[in-house]
Amino acid sequence: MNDIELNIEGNNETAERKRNEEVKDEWINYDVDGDPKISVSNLNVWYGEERAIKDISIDIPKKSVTAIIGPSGCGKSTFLRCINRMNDRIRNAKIDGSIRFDGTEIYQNNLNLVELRRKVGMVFQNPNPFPKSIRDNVLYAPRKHGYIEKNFLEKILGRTKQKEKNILEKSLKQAALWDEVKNRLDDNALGLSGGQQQRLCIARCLAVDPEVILMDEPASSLDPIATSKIEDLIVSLSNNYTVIVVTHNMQQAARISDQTAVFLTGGELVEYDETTKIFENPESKRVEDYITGRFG
Ligand SMILES: Nc1ncnc2c1ncn2[C@@H]1O[C@H](COP(=O)(O)OP(=O)(O)OP(=O)(O)O)[C@@H](O)[C@H]1O
Repeated sequence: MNDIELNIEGNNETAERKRNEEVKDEWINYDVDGDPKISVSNLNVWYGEERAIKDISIDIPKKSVTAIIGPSGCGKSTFLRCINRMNDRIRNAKIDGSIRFDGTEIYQNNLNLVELRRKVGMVFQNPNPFPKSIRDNVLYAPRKHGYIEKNFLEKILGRTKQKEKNILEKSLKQAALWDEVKNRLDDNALGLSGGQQQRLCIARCLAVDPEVILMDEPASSLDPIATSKIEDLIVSLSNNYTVIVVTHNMQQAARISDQTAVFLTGGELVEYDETTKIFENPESKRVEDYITGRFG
């Protein structure tokens, strides 16, 4: 390649970058219907000197599925963990910017973190039930957080048992697991299949009445049938909850989500729009390349 060609290549790249930057403003303002459940403004995250999230602003609408996609290391999990302040537990993480939950800033000193994490539940890549019975897994958090009264009167009237039964049945039904486990509630959860364990973890999260469910690659360790059940479950949960799912699987994002945010290397949010638009007609060349497998 001679100098002139190099120059043209450089100019094309600059023009492309400029075009992306100009249109990017429009995407970030992608309007959600009504008040957003979560509103992120100018979020930056560093691990030591390394920046993992670069100035991200995004509104997440209520009762829908938002997919976060992008290549490995682009900051998807980091972003998810900011929403329930799980990154606070990472010693060298520094977070700057604002995240509002129903209009309330979650990065304020006096925030009740236990309450935030009850409202914003999380499901991880690998199912992680406790080595306890199915019943005790689902009831663990409601018992711990005082959802089930244990005063003497309640106990002798049998109300404690009834409340536990209601929470157990409701959560397992919502997680599409009840029919498979209703006759073995006292069996150890570790005896369930991987897909059942993941649905149990979802039931455990539902048992404390969350409003938002964060899912970090919830089906990546599962076979196709178990994956399909989790996908159906995610779609049905979005009738009542705001679901945000990180996935590497673009077909999965296309199947289950209402809107998709594409992160690219460097922790940048490159495009955010309705899922059909992202997959059928993305604005950004870089997003198109990523989706068609030419990059990432
Ligand atoms: N606890 C940590 N300490 C230091 N660096 C971290 C930590 N967690 C993540 N990182 C770095 O931050 C960047 C973003 O990581 P993150 O796990 O958020 O990306 P990701 O898009 O979820 O990746 P993957 O798809 O591979 O799970 C990476 O460079 C990663 O190495």
